[in-house]
Amino acid sequence: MAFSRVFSDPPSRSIFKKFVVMLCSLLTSLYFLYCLTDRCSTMPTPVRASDQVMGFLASDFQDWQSLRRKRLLQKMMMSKPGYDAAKLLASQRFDAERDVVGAAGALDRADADVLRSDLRLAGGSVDLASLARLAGFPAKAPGSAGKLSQLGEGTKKLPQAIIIGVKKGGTRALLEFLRVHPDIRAVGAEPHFFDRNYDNGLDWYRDLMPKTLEGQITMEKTPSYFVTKEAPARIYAMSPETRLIVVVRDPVTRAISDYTQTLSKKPDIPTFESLTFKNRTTGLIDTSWSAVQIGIYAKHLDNWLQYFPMRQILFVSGERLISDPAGELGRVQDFLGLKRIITDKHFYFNQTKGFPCLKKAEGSSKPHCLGKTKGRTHPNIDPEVVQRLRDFYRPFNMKFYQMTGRIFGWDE
Ligand SMILES: Nc1ncnc2c1ncn2[C@@H]1O[C@H](COP(=O)(O)OS(=O)(=O)O)[C@@H](OP(=O)(O)O)[C@H]1O
Repeated sequence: MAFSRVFSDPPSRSIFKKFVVMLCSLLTSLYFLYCLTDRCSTMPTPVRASDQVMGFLASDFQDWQSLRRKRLLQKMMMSKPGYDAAKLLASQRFDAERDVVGAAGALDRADADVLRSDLRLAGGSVDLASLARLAGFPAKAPGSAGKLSQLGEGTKKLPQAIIIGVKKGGTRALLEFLRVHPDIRAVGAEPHFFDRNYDNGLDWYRDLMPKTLEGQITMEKTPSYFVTKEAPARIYAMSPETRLIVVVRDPVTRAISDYTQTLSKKPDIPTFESLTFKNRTTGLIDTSWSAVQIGIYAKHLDNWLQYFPMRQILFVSGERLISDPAGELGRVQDFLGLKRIITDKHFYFNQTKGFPCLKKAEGSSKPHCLGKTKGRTHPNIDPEVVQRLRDFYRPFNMKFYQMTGRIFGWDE
């Protein structure tokens, strides 16, 4: 047969073999070219390690960026005082900045503008529900408790240090300055746990706290604790190791500051002069008026010393906190066993405000002064009344200097 003849012919068989091999390689090359242009899906594409890396970068870079943005937002929200407000907002108890600011018992009205500016710092707006959504926090069912913190790092702990007083002493300034320290995490709002909210229990209290990592100190400030009879025993019951900080200020200016705050809310109250005395003619001071009562520091301190040793209580001078914030902050950092990170470099004196301000607030690159309710103009008080009050406080101040071992200079 011709066919068998062809195949039996050795030279033409070899040519045929070569032809088949060439055809096969041509077809294979064409197929690979086809696959390399990504049109081949049924066959596996040749995979190189670099392709895998590039593939990850290309497909996940955007996801990673948005994840990073979310993480940053979560971190930011949980590190700001506004976060507490965010929790309250998210739990549907408050739905507007106005309510956050005025939330009786949860936020101190006096700190309202500080919180307001903090809220702005946290997101450029006070729409914390949107912020929370952006940060990837789960949407809340109406009435459900805020769970924003659960996505953060660390765990919530009961405070190891508390600023317990005194009202109008400069407690907000101290807390805001301390927050700059990387090893301090503090709740912005005043929890009022050991006076008004004790029945809510320690779990409620702990839940208000920001999450902390190992080595970080959890803090809060509620200035009314200092004059609350039950507070020392309650804090001791939580932990006898709790470190206590009291910002004290000349009791006379403190009383006037306290009065100024009340006056700003209730413009119809009687004059400072008339409230100071039980009987103006006899000159008997009304020690039941809280503005006067709070300034008898020695008496309140006695109450604390029934539970805590002096070495566990630090007294910060409200006056020095204004004239030398870094110096006072240095003492506080030492007391808390922290590295002195907050120094002169963190402050500048704002001439318009008349107070020291932070060059950079925590979590921000912008300068930050306390709000309008801090550093109010005091009304002029009859100098005779001021002198009468000075005379009244002198023996208590002396006793207080003796107890604390520090001369605060209010009677010079
Ligand atoms: N840096 C800085 N900026 C603004 N204000 C400062 C600062 N440092 C201390 N102070 C003084 O703090 C006073 C308010 O004290 P508190 O924050 O403890 O008040 S409150 O009890 O929380 O309402 C407040 O009292 P008034 O001046 O009477 O408003 C301030 O004098």
